[in-house]
Amino acid sequence: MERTADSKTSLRIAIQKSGRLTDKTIELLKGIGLRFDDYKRNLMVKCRNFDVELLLIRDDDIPEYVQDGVCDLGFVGANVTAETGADVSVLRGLDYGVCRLSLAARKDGDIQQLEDFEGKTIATSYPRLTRRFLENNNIANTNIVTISGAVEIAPRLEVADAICDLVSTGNTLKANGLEELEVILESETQLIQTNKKLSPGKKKLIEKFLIRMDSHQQAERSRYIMMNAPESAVPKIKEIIPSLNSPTVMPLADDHMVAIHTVIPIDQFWIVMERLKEEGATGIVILPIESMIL
Ligand SMILES: Nc1ncnc2c1ncn2[C@@H]1O[C@H](COP(=O)(O)OP(=O)(O)OP(=O)(O)O)[C@@H](O)[C@H]1O
Ligand SMILES: O=P(O)(O)OC[C@H]1O[C@H](OP(=O)(O)OP(=O)(O)O)[C@H](O)[C@@H]1O
Ligand SMILES: [Mg+2]
Repeated sequence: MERTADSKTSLRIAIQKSGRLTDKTIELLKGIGLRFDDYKRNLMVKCRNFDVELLLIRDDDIPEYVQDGVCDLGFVGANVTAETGADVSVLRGLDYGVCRLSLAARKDGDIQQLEDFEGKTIATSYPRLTRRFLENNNIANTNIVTISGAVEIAPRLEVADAICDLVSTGNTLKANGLEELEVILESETQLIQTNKKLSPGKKKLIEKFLIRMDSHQQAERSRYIMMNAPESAVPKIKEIIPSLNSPTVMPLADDHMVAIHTVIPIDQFWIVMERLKEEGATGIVILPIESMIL
């Protein structure tokens, strides 16, 4: 009989037990209103106010658990899913755990470009992605050594000529005298879903979960802005504000002055502020938003 993810009543979500993604994922789940206790001490935690249980495991295991329908959803880096080659669907990309998987070699060493990797030994925790990238670039002869951590030290130990590892700031490479030569994968945390058949009840739960997540993400990327301005400046201000909806304009006791309230994307905050001031806006107040349904 085909295995489905239907047999459980709750939605089961896999998250990293302890690592770089844990705090951000927990923060996100709490941010969408889920309440659960003691996630640090248990491998499985039931949510108190939503039909969800969390499975806390090593990130390497998440894509396969989701693939096999042991979990319905999972929060995991795109790097891990790509390396495992798991058959899952990506529902959302999230803006944490942002990094890249790169080939690197000794600064001023004899590997300076991609062709120089031919015949060399490369240490990595990502053997599948590394091999595939090199083969796609016609580098057929390499010796790939799989190690699970502290990959950057391998060239100094003369275990390898080069490495393929995750890079974010580049500080770890630098500290180990290495230079990034080729990015082979751009990565971020993703919400993945099983491709196993889901019951209508679970589909409904996932829909609800996604609505909450999207509202939360949208709110995090937006700010509520309030200001006073001369009435005559309203048309110009409307042009400046990259508003999600048409702004609310209210008369003030002071003739010819109005209060304007609206929502702006956070990345345009400073540009908008400067231009609003130029148009005579005063008393500008910016507030965070808890959640927003569009
Ligand atoms: N320097 C970094 N900056 C940003 N994100 C990173 C960085 N390093 C890793 N990540 C992302 O965070 C994920 C988890 O990293 P972490 O170091 O906690 O993994 P791990 O040691 O394999 O953990 P586990 O014990 O769960 O197997 C990585 O798979 C990647 O998606
Ligand atoms: O470019 P940087 O900002 O220096 O980040 C890169 C480092 O971060 C990750 O390791 P992590 O610190 O998670 O330790 P780990 O090797 O124990 O997973 C990754 O494996 C690199 O070593
Ligand atoms: Mg891991």
